[in-house]
Amino acid sequence: MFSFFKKKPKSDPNSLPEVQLDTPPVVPGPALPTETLPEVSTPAPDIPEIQDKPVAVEPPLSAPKRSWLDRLTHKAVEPEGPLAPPPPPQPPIAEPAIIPPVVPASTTIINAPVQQKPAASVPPAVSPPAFTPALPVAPLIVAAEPEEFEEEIVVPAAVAAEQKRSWLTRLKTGLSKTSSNLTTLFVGAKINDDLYEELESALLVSDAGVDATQFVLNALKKTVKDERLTDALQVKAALRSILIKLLTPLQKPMEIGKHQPLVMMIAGVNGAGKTTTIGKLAKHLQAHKQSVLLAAGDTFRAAAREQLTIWGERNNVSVIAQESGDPAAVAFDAVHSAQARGINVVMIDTAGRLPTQLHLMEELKKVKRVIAKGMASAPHEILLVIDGNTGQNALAQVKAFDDALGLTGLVITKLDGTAKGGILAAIAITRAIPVYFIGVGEQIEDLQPFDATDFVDALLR
Ligand SMILES: Nc1nc2c(ncn2[C@@H]2O[C@H](COP(=O)(O)OP(=O)(O)OP(=O)(O)O)[C@@H](O)[C@H]2O)c(=O)[nH]1
Repeated sequence: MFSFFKKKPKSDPNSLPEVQLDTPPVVPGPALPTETLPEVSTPAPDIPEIQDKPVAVEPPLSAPKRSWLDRLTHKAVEPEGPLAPPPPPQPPIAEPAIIPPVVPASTTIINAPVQQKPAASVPPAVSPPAFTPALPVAPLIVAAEPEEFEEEIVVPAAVAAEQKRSWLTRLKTGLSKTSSNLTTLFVGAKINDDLYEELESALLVSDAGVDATQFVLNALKKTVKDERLTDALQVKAALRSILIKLLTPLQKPMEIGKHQPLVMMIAGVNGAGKTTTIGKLAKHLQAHKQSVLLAAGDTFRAAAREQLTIWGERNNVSVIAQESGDPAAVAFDAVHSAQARGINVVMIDTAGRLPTQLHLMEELKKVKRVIAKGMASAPHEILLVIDGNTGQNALAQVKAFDDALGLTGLVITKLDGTAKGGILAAIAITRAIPVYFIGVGEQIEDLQPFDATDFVDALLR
């Protein structure tokens, strides 16, 4: 079912869009670019607010037991930083040696500085004692040396199976509103025009859209004819195959460890679930031994900043924020701070906006440009978070944000509260941007990577 994860080919034609490898981070960070200088060093409030509570960004050095996902992605290269032995306990004060050179006075670092050395000075990795993670771990591919892909990581089958079962149960429950129309169709049905009409209605109601619906119906009729199917359950099985084939191009793993830091920008309309997704992803990334820094790029709403801060506290990660500052400056600060501190992943939240608010879309483009001034190859991932309830309007969002920013991936949230899960089929046929994650609830473990087969099986159970 997840066989494509099993061996990452050395040159995979289906791999994510190739991105330029990073140049080594410069420490201390380079001078701010001319364009951003005024924004970054704008009227500095009094003193950068650095809460001095000692917080270790990393989860305990004992790495989680290899999850089923690690097994699928083969041996993960242990990132140097996170596996370093723990630094000696630090006094509970901010580390001026690390933070001040890269954080302008107008920037706030929420949470304590990361107790972590830059990767270059980290001693060789040690084998951590194993423990069973409380959460299933997202299948993020960790970049590795080619020869290391040959090794197979053995995961305790019981742990892997239990995690998988737990997710499938949540997925089925979450998608129940979407699946209810489809599942009843085939019970005692005859293969005739009525069945096709009911299927057409069910697909349209699920917001699969006219094109995807037509595609599925045509393919199904052809299969029924070519294979001379006579039983409704055979037709259901044929529908399953067609849907899996349609959705599989959306299934791509997110790759981590290739860039230092990996810079992710997260965009979307208001209330789509951006901040929640960032919080959940931070947890998943930590489970993959990635250190994380969050940037509160929603500088319009204080509540958004606070929400991100709460997620930061929950996950013990630092949050870079400014009070009513420029989102581009916050993003720039975050990238340089991560470079200087050897953080593995930076996630930049942005304020919600409609694609029709052209000045706000321009602002988003500026954020992207300024990030690239801080790190030439960044942002490496530009994710659009979509509320699954949005239905067909999600297509307009995908097109508009993709045209403006060049999206690298999607996250579709709230599939638990909607009968419109067919939107994935519409996306697949209109603009097949990888769906990295789907959300079927508000718990951290309710956000998991998209798997076409699991998704279709949850729809057609
Ligand atoms: N049921 C359900 N709720 C979700 C899911 N993901 C997020 N939410 C909820 O959606 C609401 C909005 O989420 P936020 O993360 O604040 O959305 P946002 O895009 O950051 O919002 P703005 O900052 O206003 O643009 C919150 O109440 C979340 O708990 C999901 O997968 N399922």
